[in-house]
Amino acid sequence: MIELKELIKRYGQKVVLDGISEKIETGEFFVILGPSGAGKSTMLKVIAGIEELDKGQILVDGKDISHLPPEKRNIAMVFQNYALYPNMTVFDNIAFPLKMKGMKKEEIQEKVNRVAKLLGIGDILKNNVTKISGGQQQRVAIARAIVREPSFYLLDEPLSNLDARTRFVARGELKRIQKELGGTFIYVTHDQKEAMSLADRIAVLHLGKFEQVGTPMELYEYPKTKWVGDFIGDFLMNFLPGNVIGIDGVEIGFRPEWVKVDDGEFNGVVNSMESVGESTYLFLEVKDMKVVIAAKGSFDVGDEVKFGITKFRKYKNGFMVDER
Ligand SMILES: Nc1ncnc2c1ncn2[C@@H]1O[C@H](COP(=O)(O)OP(=O)(O)OP(=O)(O)O)[C@@H](O)[C@H]1O
Repeated sequence: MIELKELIKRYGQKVVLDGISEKIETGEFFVILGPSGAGKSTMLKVIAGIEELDKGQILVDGKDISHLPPEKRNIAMVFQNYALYPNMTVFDNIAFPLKMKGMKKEEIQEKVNRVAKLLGIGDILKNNVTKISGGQQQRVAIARAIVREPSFYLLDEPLSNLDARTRFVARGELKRIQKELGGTFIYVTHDQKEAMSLADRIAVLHLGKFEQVGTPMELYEYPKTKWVGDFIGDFLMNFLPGNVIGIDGVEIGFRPEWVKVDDGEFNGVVNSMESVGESTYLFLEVKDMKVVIAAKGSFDVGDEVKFGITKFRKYKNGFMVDER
């Protein structure tokens, strides 16, 4: 288990991490999600020991590693801009950290082969790394990081250099690799879709704090704040004054899917729309309010659509006030 205790990190006057505490279970795929500049990379750097904490402790299985140098922390890191050694083969790239450790040739051979097989790059081990695809390079970088069999893995947007389709495949593979390794992954991204598809749990980093930590489903179903509601999900969450459904003193928040169409107390006019899979998301003007709802069927701009809200959460001052 990795335990983060009241982590504080400042750059000059700027407080980037403002007292973060969380326990990450062994074998968990834990994703830190936040917008650009939220402090995600900083978080990984303090865990890795590349940046020093101003305050707080990091415990791994009860042992305080906060003051250990990076090389003593037994952590693998995969960065967005992974640097492979360009004049070497795939094999030599992966073998490099083991050679540095002075490991025997046969042992290196065996470990590299095993990891290469796990990542599906066993047949390109003799290729020069400059002569393989971006997706393959990515896997070599991951292989090089995991070949040392560290106790946990820090990944900083490792898939961001891949095109959309390769990224989709790579996500599935990464999840498979993580389960096979049984490793603890701390994975950083600004992409909520990626977070939702990979994570056992997501921590939403905002204003130096974990604003909410939960399973992808929990975050989608019960966003603790309006900000999380907007940040999670393919579309903004709808927020309306509660009195539109007869509840005073609160705002109500509902997902585009939490409606029934062609039936209900609201009437909207279609401003624009976007098709995603089998659903069409309709951007409606409802009196002077804007609402997005998910519908099935065909629609045109200017159509009038009737709908009712089937599920909602209540918010006061930006915070959810529903009992869970
Ligand atoms: N070495 C540094 N010195 C001073 N300020 C820094 C340093 N590194 C990062 N910062 C600042 O700290 C804040 C957090 O940066 P960080 O790179 O952790 O964000 P991030 O969430 O990873 O962003 P992105 O998604 O854009 O990579 C930013 O405002 C950044 O400008």
